[in-house]
Amino acid sequence: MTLSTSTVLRDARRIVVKVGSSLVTNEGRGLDEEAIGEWCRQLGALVRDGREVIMVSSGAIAEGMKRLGWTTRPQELHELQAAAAVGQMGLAHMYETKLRENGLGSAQVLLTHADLADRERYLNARSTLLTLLTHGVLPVINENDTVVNDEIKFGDNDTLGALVANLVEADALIILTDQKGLYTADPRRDPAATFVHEARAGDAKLEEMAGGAGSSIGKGGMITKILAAKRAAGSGASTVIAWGREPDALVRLTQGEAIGTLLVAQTQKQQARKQWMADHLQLRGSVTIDDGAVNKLKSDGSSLLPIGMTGVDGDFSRGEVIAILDGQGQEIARGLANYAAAEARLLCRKPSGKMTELLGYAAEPEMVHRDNLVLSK
Ligand SMILES: Nc1ncnc2c1ncn2[C@@H]1O[C@H](COP(=O)(O)OP(=O)(O)O)[C@@H](O)[C@H]1O
Ligand SMILES: N[C@@H](CCC(=O)OP(=O)(O)O)C(=O)O
Repeated sequence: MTLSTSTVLRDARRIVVKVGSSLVTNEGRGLDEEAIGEWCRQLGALVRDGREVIMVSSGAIAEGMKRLGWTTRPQELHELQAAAAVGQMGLAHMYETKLRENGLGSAQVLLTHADLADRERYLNARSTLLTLLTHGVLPVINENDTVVNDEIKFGDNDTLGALVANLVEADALIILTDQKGLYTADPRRDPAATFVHEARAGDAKLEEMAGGAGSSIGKGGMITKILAAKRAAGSGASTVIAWGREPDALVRLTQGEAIGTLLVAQTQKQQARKQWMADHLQLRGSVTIDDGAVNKLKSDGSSLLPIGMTGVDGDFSRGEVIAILDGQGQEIARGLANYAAAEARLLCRKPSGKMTELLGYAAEPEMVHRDNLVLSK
C-alpha cells in the first residue's frame, strides 16, 4: 500500500514534533521568540483540531552558552551540561509562555535514552505522557543532559523524538529543521543535490544521501533524522522532515499538503506492536483469567482488569511481558504488566478501586492496558 502525505498526516491523531537547536536559537543567537511563538500558535490549532501533540525541543545548550557569554561550544562534558542546565530554564519558560498565549497548558519532561530502555521507567514515562495528553496539557521534552554522556556529545534529539514516538505509539513524527527536507546530498556542500519528496522509512539508500550537521549549532545532521525515521517506523509512525520556517507547516501538513520529505512507515501500528512483543521480550510469567475477561479481551479489545484475574504464575516486574491464559491454560494474549507478580497476586479478583487499599498506591486501573496487549492467534 502506498501512503502519501495527504493521508498520513491528515489522519494522524497523535503527533510528535521535534525542533532542532539551530531553529530554536536562531543559529545560536538566542531563543527565537517569534519562531517558538509561531510553532506554539500552530500547536494550538492542532490541539483544537482534536490532535494530541508532544513537542521535543532542543536548544538548551545553545541558549545556555549564550546566557553564559560563551562564543564557542566547550569540549568539556561538564561545561556542556552546565550550559544545558542554564539554557533549559529559558527554553521551558519560553514554551510555557507561548503555549499559554495559545490556550495550552504545558509540562516539562526531561528524559534519557536509558530511561526508555528500562521497562519500568518506560511504562512510567508512557503513563505520565498519556496522562498529560488526557488533561489537554502539551508535554515539552528534552534530553536530561545533566546525567547523560554520549547524547550530549553527539547531540541526538532526533533519536529522542523517535523514541518518544515509539513510547506513545504516535501516528507521525514531524522533524522540523533548517532545510526543506532530505536532499540526495547535503545541499550546503553539493549544489546539484535534488529534493526527495517521499521514500520508504528504513530504506538503506537514504543513509548514503544523508550527511552530518550543516551548522556549528546543530549536532546530529540529516543522518540522525533518517535513522530516527527508521526507528519511528518500528512502531508504525511515519516521519516528515520539513523546514521549521515554512509558513504554517504544521497546520498545512495536517491538512494533507505535501511539505518536506515524507518517510513512510511500512508496518501498521497494530502489526508493529505485535512484532515488538514477539521480538523483544522474554515471557516472565502469566496470569490466568476467567471466561468473562477472556470475552472482554477477545470480543471488545478491552484492557485486562484485576477483577478478571484468577491466578498469577512466575516472578515478573512491572513493565515485563506476561502471558494471559484462559481457564484451560491456553494462551490468549501477551502484554506488559502494570504490576509486579507479588502485587498482581494481591489484586486477583479485586475491583480496581481497591488498589490503593491493597497496595498502598495505584499505578493504573488495568493489569495490562489494551495498548500494551496483543491477542494470540
Ligand atoms: N542529504 C541531506 N539533505 C539535507 N540536509 C543535509 C543532508 N546531509 C546533511 N545535511 C545537513 O543537515 C543539517 C540539519 O541537521 P542539524 O544541523 O543537526 O539540524 P537540527 O538542529 O535541526 O537537528 C542541514 O543544515 C544540512 O546541512
Ligand atoms: N539536549 C540538547 C540537544 C542537542 C541536540 O540534539 O540538538 P539538535 O541536533 O539540534 O536536535 C540541547 O537541548 O541542547
